[in-house]
Amino acid sequence: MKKAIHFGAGNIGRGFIGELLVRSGYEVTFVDVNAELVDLINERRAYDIKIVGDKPEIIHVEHVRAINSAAHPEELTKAICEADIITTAIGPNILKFIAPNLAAGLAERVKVNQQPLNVIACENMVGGSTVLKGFVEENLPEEAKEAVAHYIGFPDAAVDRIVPLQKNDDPLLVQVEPYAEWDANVTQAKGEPPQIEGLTWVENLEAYIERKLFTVNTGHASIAYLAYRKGIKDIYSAMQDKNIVDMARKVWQETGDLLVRKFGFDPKKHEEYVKTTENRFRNPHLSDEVTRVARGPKRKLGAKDRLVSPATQLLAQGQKPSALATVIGAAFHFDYDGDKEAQEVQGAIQEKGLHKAILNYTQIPEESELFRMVENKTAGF
Ligand SMILES: NC(=O)c1ccc[n+]([C@@H]2O[C@H](COP(=O)([O-])OP(=O)(O)OC[C@H]3O[C@@H](n4cnc5c(N)ncnc54)[C@H](O)[C@@H]3O)[C@@H](O)[C@H]2O)c1
Ligand SMILES: O=P(O)(O)OC[C@@H](O)[C@@H](O)[C@H](O)[C@H](O)CO
Repeated sequence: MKKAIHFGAGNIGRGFIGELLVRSGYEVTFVDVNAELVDLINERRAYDIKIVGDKPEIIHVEHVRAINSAAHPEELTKAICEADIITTAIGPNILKFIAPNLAAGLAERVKVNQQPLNVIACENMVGGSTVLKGFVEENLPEEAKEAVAHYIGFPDAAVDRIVPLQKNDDPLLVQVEPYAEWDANVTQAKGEPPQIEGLTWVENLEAYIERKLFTVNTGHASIAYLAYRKGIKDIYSAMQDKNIVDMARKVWQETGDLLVRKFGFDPKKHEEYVKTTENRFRNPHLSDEVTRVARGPKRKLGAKDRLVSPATQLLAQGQKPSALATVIGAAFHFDYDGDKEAQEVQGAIQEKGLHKAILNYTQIPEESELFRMVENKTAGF
């Protein structure tokens, strides 16, 4: 069997990427720092996925094992030397923490294995694999840099499937929605791009990732931050609130205008894409908590992320992103005490005031019209 390494045996790891890799003939080694999860995967060497929708389906996934990278980095190095593909789904903020082990493994690999290898970060961010590549380069010994640059590709990717927090009796079971899309940038691949069922290699990844991030994730975040303000607990319930849906549609109108203008998408097809997205959020079988979708507001308020990036791009096109400014305002009110980033943002607002917090987290220039819009909307909530 071909060999795959996947960092992060969590929801997307088990519920999406791991299964596609196994289905495509790979043995999958999950790498995680959660010792219990690693032990359970190694004990069972299999797990189930439940697709929840009108036609529920169970998929049994075999040919999996796991490595605890905190306890056994040497096992990870050995696996990297033999791998045919490496993927990640750990969270954008964690990429820098896997880089030292990944760099050590790649430095060893290029000495013993001259086959090309691709490392694909499947995170909700623009240019995730490129960011990981930067962290890996910082950790590589000087003598390995040239060979790693030659043999190891870091194709950026867009990954789309809603996998909520899991509350199942079986700790390995993952409940997922039926929809799934995974695209990666073929121009950044080394060697023959690995053929994986469900993975589409594309040349214009920027269009795919921005379409996904600025529709699915911008809409999701908008709904979650507005719902949190109203005390609504899950996305399905939020979708029963007319005012929230109206605002989400205004946001989609703004990001749709941007995407159609920027990438030349057919407006009718984009409208269909938005409708499909809205229907996915209405899946009554999927219980997705508002606090999961809203998680990490510091990251989500970042200049390159789903709220501020489309807003600044629209402003540069001479548009007024008023709905986006409203949901950015709502995000500044996400004070959930179970979220460290939310607490950090709230602490900054209390300590330094709203003006400085907006400036610090969004990086929107103080003199810009967008800054004034966001400040007014935030204060007005
Ligand atoms: N859940 C979704 O609907 C969804 C959909 C598309 C993309 N994503 C993206 O996928 C990524 C993962 O999200 P998730 O929902 O699966 O999160 P998750 O918390 O379920 O999974 C993350 C996993 O990474 C592990 N991890 C943490 N630090 C690690 C380290 N240093 N080394 C190895 N493993 C480590 C955790 O233990 C956990 O098992 C995020 O970037 C998210 O934005 C999520
Ligand atoms: O994972 P995050 O925190 O970037 O975003 C939360 C959700 O919007 C996200 O996980 C979606 O469920 C997913 O991106 C759908 O493909």
